[in-house]
Amino acid sequence: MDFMKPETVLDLANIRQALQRMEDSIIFNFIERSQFHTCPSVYKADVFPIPNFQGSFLDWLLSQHERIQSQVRRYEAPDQYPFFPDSVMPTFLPKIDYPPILANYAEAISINAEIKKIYTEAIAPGISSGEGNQMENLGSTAMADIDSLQSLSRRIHFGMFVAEAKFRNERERFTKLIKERDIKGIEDAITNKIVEDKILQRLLEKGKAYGIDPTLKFTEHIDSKVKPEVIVKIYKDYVIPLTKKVEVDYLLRRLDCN
Ligand SMILES: C=C(O[C@@H]1C=C(C(=O)O)C=C[C@H]1O)C(=O)O
Repeated sequence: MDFMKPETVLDLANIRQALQRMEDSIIFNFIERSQFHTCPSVYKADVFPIPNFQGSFLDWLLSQHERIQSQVRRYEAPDQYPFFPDSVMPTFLPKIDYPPILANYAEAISINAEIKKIYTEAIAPGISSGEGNQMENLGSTAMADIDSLQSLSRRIHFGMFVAEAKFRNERERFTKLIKERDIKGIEDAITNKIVEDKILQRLLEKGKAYGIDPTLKFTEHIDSKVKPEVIVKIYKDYVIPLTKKVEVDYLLRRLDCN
């Protein structure tokens, strides 16, 4: 997505194409995470004596990553939202002047705390290869979690581009719904069941194709690294509802700015 060209970014077909491409990153990140057990010690606070840090091993490693990634402008990109905004550092690279696309309150719409809670409590256990801590894999497990979390965050917060595109396409309709604070009306207006069903069907096929070693495809040893049905359920129960929550939250404030 070329964020220097607002007109292409706000073309709903282009946005949906970008969301479709993100499916691959998310599925492959889940496949990487599926090599490891649940590793609850990664998510529990204060399990390890981390110097000058209160929180979980994952929170520490993720905040350290965001500290480094922010210095190469990751969080200046309009589609990136940090899980630990306080870790964001200034960059030494030249500033990129992205043209304004989203409303100026976009950063306030971030739901990364909710995404991390759902991921650690429901998604990670569902894609893990077994129960328990593999102490030798703590770092690798947390790294796979970070890749999964960052790809999920980008996909879900892309809902703001969807919302902005829909608002501009039907300004009068959404202005009326927003003025009336008709949340159900906004939810219905942004929902496209046909698109959602197509996404879930495609994920099932991608899960079958990506998660299975092709050389085992015609043997009785076929085993999918992450069950395709699990990927579909994660999107159905979490990814799509959270994307729509971002769309609604973004739209509810849209009349605050022109
Ligand atoms: C993202 C969109 O908005 C909604 C959310 C979707 C999703 O999260 O996959 C799909 C369709 C819509 O219900 C869209 O219209 O493409």
